[in-house]
Amino acid sequence: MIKRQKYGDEIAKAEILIEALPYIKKFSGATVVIKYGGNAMIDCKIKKMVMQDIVLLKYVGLNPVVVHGGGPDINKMLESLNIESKFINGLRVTDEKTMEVVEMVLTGKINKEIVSMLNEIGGKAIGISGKDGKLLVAEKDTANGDIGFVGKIEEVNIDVIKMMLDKGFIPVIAPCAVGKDGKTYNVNADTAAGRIAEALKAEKFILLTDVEGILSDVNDKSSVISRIDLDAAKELMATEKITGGMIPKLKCCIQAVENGVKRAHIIDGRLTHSLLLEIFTDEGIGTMIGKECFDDDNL
Ligand SMILES: NC(=[NH2+])NCCC[C@H](N)C(=O)O
Repeated sequence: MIKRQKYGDEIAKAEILIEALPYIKKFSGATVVIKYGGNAMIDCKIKKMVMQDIVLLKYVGLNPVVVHGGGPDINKMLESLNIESKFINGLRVTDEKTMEVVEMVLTGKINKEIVSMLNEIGGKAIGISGKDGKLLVAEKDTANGDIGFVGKIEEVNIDVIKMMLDKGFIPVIAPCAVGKDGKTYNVNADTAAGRIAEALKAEKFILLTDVEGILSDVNDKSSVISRIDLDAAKELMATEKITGGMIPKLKCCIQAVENGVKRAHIIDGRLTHSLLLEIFTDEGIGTMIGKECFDDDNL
């Protein structure tokens, strides 16, 4: 007993590790596709922690695959080049010049920054874009009229990712796609991540967002729905409880789970170590979506 008091804090830490043990076992060798974006990409401290989490995942035997968004860098660069940004229904009108800048920033700056950070922490990361190995093949998305080089993903070729995973690397993917016409297309990073997770038949598709998760009461941030099955998620989708930016995110998750991803998770990237908390604790911290849910299927 004396021992327990004296080492209480240390024992609590060990208990955290023990809570993680079943998940480390369960997810050993599993592929986890992480969409990295939002505030977790902007705040320097959080950024570093996300990178640490990813490297830790790798070292404990999971296979993280990172798909990143654009963040504020694209706007900044366009501004500094005096290229005006126009949006239609939240989508950037992407002419050839804009596309060039988008690709430059995504693949040349953001992608390489992430790769460097992961490598610095001790991971082995390789950065590619959806053009490499024809990972993402797109067609012009005309759902909102002709808004230029905005692509709809038509094909996903995961050979290049498999090759990297086989050799122990962490793939880091910029959401640029090659068009069937040979041109470069800008694709939505959430959608790209979801489609890659499907093609990999990933164990998990995790969206790092700037919200707590899916809320059962939009006005109450503490009302996070912890787990939800596919049918209930689809029902929820049709209600006004799902609003704004959450609509495409939940859609993406539903599609991923329908197409073979075991679990999709919407978690708060503003929270430190949210990835580890979601994956290695029983309760998690965000919303988990699965085909069936499951109060007792943790293990
Ligand atoms: N939001 C939740 N209820 N998450 C539960 C996560 C359970 C477990 N750690 C897993 O990753 O499968």
